[in-house]
Amino acid sequence: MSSKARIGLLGPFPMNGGDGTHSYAKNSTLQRKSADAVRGKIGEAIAEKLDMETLCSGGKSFHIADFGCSTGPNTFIAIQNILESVERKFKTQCPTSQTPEFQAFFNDQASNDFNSLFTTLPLDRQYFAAGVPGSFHGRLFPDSSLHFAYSSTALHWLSKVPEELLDKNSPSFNKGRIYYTNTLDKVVDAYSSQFAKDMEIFLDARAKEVVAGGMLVMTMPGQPNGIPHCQTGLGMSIDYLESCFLDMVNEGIISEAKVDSFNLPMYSATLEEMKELIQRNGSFNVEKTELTMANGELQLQSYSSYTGRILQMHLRAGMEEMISKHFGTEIIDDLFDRYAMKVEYFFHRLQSSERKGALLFVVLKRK
Ligand SMILES: C[S@@+](CC[C@H](N)C(=O)[O-])C[C@H]1O[C@@H](n2cnc3c(N)ncnc32)[C@H](O)[C@@H]1O
Ligand SMILES: [Mg+2]
Repeated sequence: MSSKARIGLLGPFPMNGGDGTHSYAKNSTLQRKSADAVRGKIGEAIAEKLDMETLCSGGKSFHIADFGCSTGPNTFIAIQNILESVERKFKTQCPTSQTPEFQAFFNDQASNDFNSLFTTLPLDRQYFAAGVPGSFHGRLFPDSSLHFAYSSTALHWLSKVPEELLDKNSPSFNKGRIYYTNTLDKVVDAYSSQFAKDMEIFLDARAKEVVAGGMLVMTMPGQPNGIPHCQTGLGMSIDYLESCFLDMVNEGIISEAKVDSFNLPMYSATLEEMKELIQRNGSFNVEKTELTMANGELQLQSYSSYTGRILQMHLRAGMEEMISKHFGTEIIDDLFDRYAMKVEYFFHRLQSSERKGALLFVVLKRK
């Protein structure tokens, strides 16, 4: 197998840049709904738990970092919310001190469209902005230099596809599948242990970078207990994509081997998995962990107002780059047209299932 065919060992694959029809900037309202669902909770966490002691003693600037920010506007909305919440707390707790200056760091892979991010920064922002390129699966900041670390719908992206999925002789070989929703338990295990390794590295790095008393807030797609992977909103959406690939194999447009060697590097963890990883790391106190909208309210709302085409546009904005690297750009329009039709055809299933999916929401405080 050529190294190019080994999708998991390549990367990173950025979201679509710019502000065109297929850009992430124009196709990220579903992710925004996730952020909206927890915005109030982040404000509450800051009000109740953020340590103001060092800040009140004056003169310090407050450093916020968004890990996996992509392009705007979601990241700008999130930073603004954090900033306003911190400022509010500061004004009540340290009324005699001068409000700190804010520095926002926007992190994503170096291939992210930072130019678009910078040119769309809100003009009336009350913070200094800087881009920080590189994988969050590793160190990005000096020791104890961040007061607030944030990440939304990014940590479910794995650093790579687990290698055994590509090995024909492994019991985890993911034949005819692109994900772990409808496949062998061994494949699910391989995904889950890759996620564990990645989170361990992420938490280790953030533990060094976040000051004592500083916060780490993470939001990402989660897996409710006792519900098959294929019944979550994300699982279903990917299953339709997989089924489009298989239709294209049957029609001789792409080869079966290409589908075999393609696997999406994403994983939705359960709350228990996440808690265990945080505990194993040991550097953070858990202030809050929850699986919000476990009944699927969020997704139901979204799906009822989103047509197949809009869902297709979201998936395309996030996956076009990765899919075209593996299968070639020539299949992209065909693939996503099929996808839109399939989602519209099965729309009732997306709408009628009661347990669409869930969002993991975690608030940690550095010990
Ligand atoms: C779905 S977007 C979410 C963007 C934004 N946080 C939001 O909520 O709209 C996921 C982002 O995570 C980034 N990402 C994935 N893996 C990453 C890594 N290892 N290091 C840094 N960024 C990463 C991707 O490049 C992408 O921009
Ligand atoms: Mg495969």
